[in-house]
Amino acid sequence: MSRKTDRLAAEDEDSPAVDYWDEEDDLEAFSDAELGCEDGGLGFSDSLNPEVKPRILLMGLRRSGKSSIQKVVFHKMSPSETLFLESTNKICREDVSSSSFVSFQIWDFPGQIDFFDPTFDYEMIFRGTGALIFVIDSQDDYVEAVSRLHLTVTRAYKVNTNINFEVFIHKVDGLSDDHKIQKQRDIHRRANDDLVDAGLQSINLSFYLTSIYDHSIFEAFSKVVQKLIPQLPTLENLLNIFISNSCIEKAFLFDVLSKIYIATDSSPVDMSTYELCCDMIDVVIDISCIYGPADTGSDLPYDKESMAIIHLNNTTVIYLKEVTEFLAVVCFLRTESFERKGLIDYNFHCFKSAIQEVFDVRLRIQKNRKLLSQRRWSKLTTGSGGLISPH
Ligand SMILES: Nc1nc2c(ncn2[C@@H]2O[C@H](COP(=O)(O)OP(=O)(O)OP(=O)(O)O)[C@@H](O)[C@H]2O)c(=O)[nH]1
Repeated sequence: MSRKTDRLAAEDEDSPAVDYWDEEDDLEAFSDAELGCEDGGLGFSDSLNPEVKPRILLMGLRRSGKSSIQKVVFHKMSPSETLFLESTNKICREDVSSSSFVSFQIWDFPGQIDFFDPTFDYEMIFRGTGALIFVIDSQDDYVEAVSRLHLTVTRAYKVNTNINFEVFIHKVDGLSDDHKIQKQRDIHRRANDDLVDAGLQSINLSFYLTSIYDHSIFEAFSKVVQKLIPQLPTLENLLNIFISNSCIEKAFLFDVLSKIYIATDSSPVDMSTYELCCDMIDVVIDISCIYGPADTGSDLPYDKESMAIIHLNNTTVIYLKEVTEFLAVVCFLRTESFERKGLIDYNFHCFKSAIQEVFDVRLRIQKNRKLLSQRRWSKLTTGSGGLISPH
């Protein structure tokens, strides 16, 4: 069944190198060979530039599964196709921006790269990083990976104490539940002991058991991305208000294309509930792809009218509704609560307007920061003898 993957691909091709004014200096940190990735331009560390997106680094030893994770989560590649992926030999950067909430860059590092080589400006790499995902192959001997994790984390922390360190104990599909927990405990203990020995116990590592063969990789990525969304508490609050007034048991706000949930209400997340939501999104998108209007002018067969209701055989109803061009709310509720659909729809309407306001505030802030940045830039250039003008 074909799925829409073009949007990200199109972005890669269409988006020209972003013109950041410190780009030239930063580019010098890489050799030409390492800069050979498709979408080319690298934009960094202008804290005033709203177009500079938080950076998520994917690091780990060779063949640990970094590129597979990126392809499965953001390109809808089927897990079995990753068997044919070639080893990455360049740093690959990709922009992911499907809504103003989900907007970041992913940098996939080749496993064999020695980024502590003096020719690499690792300070520049870590300076603009929001999250560093370190992938450890759980089916392999992980002693070397754990020591590499320690080296990476300590170097990165020295440059930027605000990085979220996320450890994916990956390829757990081949392991029994007991074995998974045992490995997680062991890796957790070794990694934290190393940090304590180095006097860096203040560094917080988050661990996730992941596999591309189930939903665990999407769930883990959701949590990584959520930490980079400054509006998260507001979104959670809105979802709490929405569900408590509508007799809904659980609600998720999803990025439809990646199936990353960017927020949920404050009740705990049950993995099977999350899996059902992902399946429902797949059903809606796949059916729309196959039977929807042929040419809607949009890459994603998803619009204002998109909605779906599924009655499960356990008196639960799953209700999906469009929130914005790329976001959907998926709710779980009991059949008897769904009888008040009018009330739910009215509350949903209020929720949607509130989300729009959060968007608008963000856009206003971005616009103001852009203006401020431009003003500072023009002051800087006129102050330095008017060397270059960005206009
Ligand atoms: N069983 C299993 N295999 C996986 C999983 N993720 C990736 N793989 C396999 O691991 C192998 C290596 O994956 P890659 O994504 O190329 O690894 P990489 O870390 O990008 O490798 P380099 O580019 O060499 O650094 C591939 O054969 C994948 O199919 C997983 O969750 N489970």
